[in-house]
Amino acid sequence: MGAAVRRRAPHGGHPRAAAALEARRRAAARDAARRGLQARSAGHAEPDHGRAAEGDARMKRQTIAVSVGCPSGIGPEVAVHAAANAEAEARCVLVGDTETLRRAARDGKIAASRLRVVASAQEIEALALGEIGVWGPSTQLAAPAQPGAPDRKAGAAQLAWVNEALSLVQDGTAAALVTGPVSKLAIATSGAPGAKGFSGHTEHLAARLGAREVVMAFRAANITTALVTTHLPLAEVPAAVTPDAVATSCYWLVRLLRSLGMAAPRVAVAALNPHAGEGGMLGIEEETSIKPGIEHANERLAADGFFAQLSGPLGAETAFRKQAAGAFDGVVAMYHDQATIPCKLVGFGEAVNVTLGLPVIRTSVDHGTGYDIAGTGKADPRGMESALALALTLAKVRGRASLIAGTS
Ligand SMILES: NC(=O)c1ccc[n+]([C@@H]2O[C@H](COP(=O)([O-])OP(=O)(O)OC[C@H]3O[C@@H](n4cnc5c(N)ncnc54)[C@H](O)[C@@H]3O)[C@@H](O)[C@H]2O)c1
Ligand SMILES: N[C@H](C(=O)O)[C@H](O)COP(=O)(O)O
Repeated sequence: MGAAVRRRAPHGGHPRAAAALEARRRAAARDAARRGLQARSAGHAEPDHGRAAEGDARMKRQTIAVSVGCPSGIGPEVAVHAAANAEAEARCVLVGDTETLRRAARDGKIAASRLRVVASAQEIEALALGEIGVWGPSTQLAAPAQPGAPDRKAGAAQLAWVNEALSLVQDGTAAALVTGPVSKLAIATSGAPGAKGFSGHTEHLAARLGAREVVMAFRAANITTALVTTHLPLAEVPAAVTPDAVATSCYWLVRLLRSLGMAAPRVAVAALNPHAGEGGMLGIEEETSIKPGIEHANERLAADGFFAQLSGPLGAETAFRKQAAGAFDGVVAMYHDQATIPCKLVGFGEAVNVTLGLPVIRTSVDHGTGYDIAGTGKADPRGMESALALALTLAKVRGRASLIAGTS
């Protein structure tokens, strides 16, 4: 196996997720790509222009724009690694500080020749198999970023990279947006236009794209979940769990599951309160919001000709346990940690965050900036690889029929 395409052994300490079908599919595609690269190079996978077969493959590839996240975090290193290991059908263009990405490649023992600075759609199109695009027009840092030592001054650049990568999708250069982990605080306090109050990509992209409905969802090996509320103080959650919000999450989760090949998805809708409210003794939102929300969702799905089985409200512990055992294809969760704890417990590092309802495809890693391990080589790139793989899958589906994206 060529050094440049060899996957790092999983480092100690990080939990290895169970092998999922999707992971096997990705591995098979990667292996095919590697075989091609190996045939061309005994050492580093040097790009090789001019081969007819590669030319064909190049034409069929989808471009994925990747904003790399906080330059002092693990985003740049996992982005470079994942792009180096990307499926043969994906052409990755990293949007971030060029020097930071070069350092990440050096530290990760990825041949410098694989990074190619590109500045136009044509140059992206011309990327050879094995090359990683670096978007030249990306906002650059005034001073090098220190791994593990975030500088709030980089907040404006982090937001700019998200917007620049989004522009590549909006103008049709890229098929999907994948985002690396940002520091919400650094962005929110950066003073950059549009940064004030930044609470996450989900809310930012919804506002920037004027999306009427937006739903945060996660997909791990055997957990797929959509959230009714996102980045909200817990005390504000009950009021935000409205019938409409419940219906919207149910609806978009069904559309995601359908886009992943499930014609009649089985979805559990979690309760908000312990033991699903215990007949009203432990809370009333199950009766006042969640049951009406399920009814609205059923009406909307039926109107669109989509079949799904929605069950609930079910105690959240039961809903997730049964999904992990295969009884459900998805769970609608009422608040952030109700969804992220089970999801990250079974799939941390490999789960993917996907935003539903946007007019563009957007996926993300499930992890944060990992400042404690940035620059040490311990960051696991599998989350970014999974985010790229899901973006690619959804981009292909979207090519056939617009299943997960809404209209602005
Ligand atoms: N998509 C995003 O932009 C995103 C997602 C989650 C958190 N965040 C932000 O990241 C910052 C830090 O958040 P946090 O500390 O709660 O979570 P975190 O995920 O950054 O770190 C939690 C722990 O997991 C480890 N870890 C994270 N990713 C890893 C990887 N790929 N391989 C190995 N170990 C990994 C870290 O080293 C740390 O010990 C916050 O500002 C948060 O808002 C951003
Ligand atoms: N809720 C996400 C998580 O726990 O992984 C994270 O905060 C990122 O959210 P955005 O995709 O909205 O930035």
